Amino acid sequence: MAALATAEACDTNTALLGSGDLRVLPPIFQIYGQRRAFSGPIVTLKVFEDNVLIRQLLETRGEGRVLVVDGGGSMRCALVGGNLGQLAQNMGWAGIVVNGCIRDVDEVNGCDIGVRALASHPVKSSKKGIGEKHVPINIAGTLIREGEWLYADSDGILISTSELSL
Ligand SMILES: O=C([O-])CC(=O)C(=O)O
Repeated sequence: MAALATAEACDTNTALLGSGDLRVLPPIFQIYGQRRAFSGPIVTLKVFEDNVLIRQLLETRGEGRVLVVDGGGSMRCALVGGNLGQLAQNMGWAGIVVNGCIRDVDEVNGCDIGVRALASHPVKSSKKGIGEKHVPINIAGTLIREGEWLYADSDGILISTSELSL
């Protein structure tokens, strides 16, 4: 299946860009994982330096969805590592976008999912289970709601209110 190219989508959907129904995440993310291009309906999660709820969601069937985690941009620990990357792959998630850090980069890069994160950090997160699932989140000024669509490739990451056609 051909992936939707984000640059082409921006060229052909200027009205949606203008109305805000199509948004571009600021270019602050590093590219990890086997899939350089991925897309799917969004599942949202808001946490801070605690990844228990990330594991809970990744333990459910992904069905081609993308988990978007607002980790508050923390640079003090990693929210996703090799185990969660493997879990996401096994459960059929298309990808994970983390406004925060990941670790076990070599393992994550071997997983058949797409991953975006701000950076890598060797320290694990806390395990208290605090956070909010399926709530609207704001990543670097971009509002993201559960059920919206995410399109990522080498050029960037798009958030769309509805599914885009190729
Ligand atoms: O368990 C964690 O905190 C994250 C991690 O290292 C992994 O997913 O392997």
